Amino acid sequence: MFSDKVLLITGGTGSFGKAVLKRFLSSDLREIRIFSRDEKKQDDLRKRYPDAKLKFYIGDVRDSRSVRAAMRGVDYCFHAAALKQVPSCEFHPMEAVRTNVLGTENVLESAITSNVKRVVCLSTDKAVYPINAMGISKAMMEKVMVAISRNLENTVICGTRYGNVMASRGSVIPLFVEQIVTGKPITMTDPAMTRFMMTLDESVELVLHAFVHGNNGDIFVQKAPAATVAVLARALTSLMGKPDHPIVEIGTRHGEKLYETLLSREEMSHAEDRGNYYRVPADGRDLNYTKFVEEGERRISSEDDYNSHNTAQLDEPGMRQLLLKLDLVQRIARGENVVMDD
Ligand SMILES: O=c1ccn([C@@H]2O[C@H](COP(=O)(O)OP(=O)(O)O[C@H]3O[C@H](CO)[C@@H](O)[C@H](O)[C@H]3O)[C@@H](O)[C@H]2O)c(=O)[nH]1
Repeated sequence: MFSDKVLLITGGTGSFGKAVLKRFLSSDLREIRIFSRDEKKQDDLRKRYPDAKLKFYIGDVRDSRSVRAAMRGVDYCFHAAALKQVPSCEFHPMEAVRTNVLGTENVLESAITSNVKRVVCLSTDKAVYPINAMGISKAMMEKVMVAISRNLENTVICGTRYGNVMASRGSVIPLFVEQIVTGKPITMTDPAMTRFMMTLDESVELVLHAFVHGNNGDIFVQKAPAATVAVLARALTSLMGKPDHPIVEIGTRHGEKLYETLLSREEMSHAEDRGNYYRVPADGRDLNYTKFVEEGERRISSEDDYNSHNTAQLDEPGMRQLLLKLDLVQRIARGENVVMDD
């Protein structure tokens, strides 16, 4: 698939980068470059995967020099570097702008200059109808991606959006598991709140789908089921043999939405249904006001957005089945002692 090419993963020491590594270290890629700020995490990865194919670059997407150095000779790039924490971006919005918006501009400009063939940018459902700084910065990242991708000859730049990655570091599943294991009450924000449920492997699949099928400016999303926090909590307590574990309701946190949206109504009106995925092509109209009016979109008023309230809803057995796909939950089911920050 990659025939002797060089792949760069920005933010490559995160969980997405690690999942790509696990999967493609033995592929026909000639080199996999991991670009990140984190020396310690790079060192851990180097020890864990002592493979000459793996190359490490210390740098920050905010610093175009470091990006340029890592981009030289690259064929493909997965751009995963980002500030992703909703609360911290809320308090430091300009940091989100510097990494998520300006950093993306650096990565893309550098990829174009270096004649990189394909770039896939990773975004999030929080970028659609955004209400928090993290989502707003990711929405701007997408706009930068679409604008830069116009009229390119040698480089294809496209994007993916995904929802919550189940059991990712700091997310609700490891938190609830820890609360159950340590006998503390489960802290539930709002039992009716829904989130799309995706596994890490599915997020890698989505990026690969975009990598293979993307045209300039396309955004891909995966169709995914969703669950309420109440269903998630019940599925976990029953899987862990603690169906009566206490739950306290703590209320919605900073910048949090009742449900997430993967595609806006406007995007749904021209999205291409590809079975498991939707593809949203970039708006090909040029910046000509008359044309914008003459060729206006008519389907928008009849479409619904695609969100975690109107997608397929998991019931408790369905949620349990999905949870059992997770390494963390499988280890619990085997009666192993789970270490939370794995
Ligand atoms: O103590 C808690 C923590 C979370 N939740 C709920 O669980 C769901 C998922 O929460 P979480 O796993 O924290 O995910 P999100 O808040 O949706 O977003 C997280 O996941 C995103 C991507 O996966 C990151 O970008 C964000 O920074 C991070 O906050 C939400 O409905 C929360 O309200 C609770 O009920 N109790």
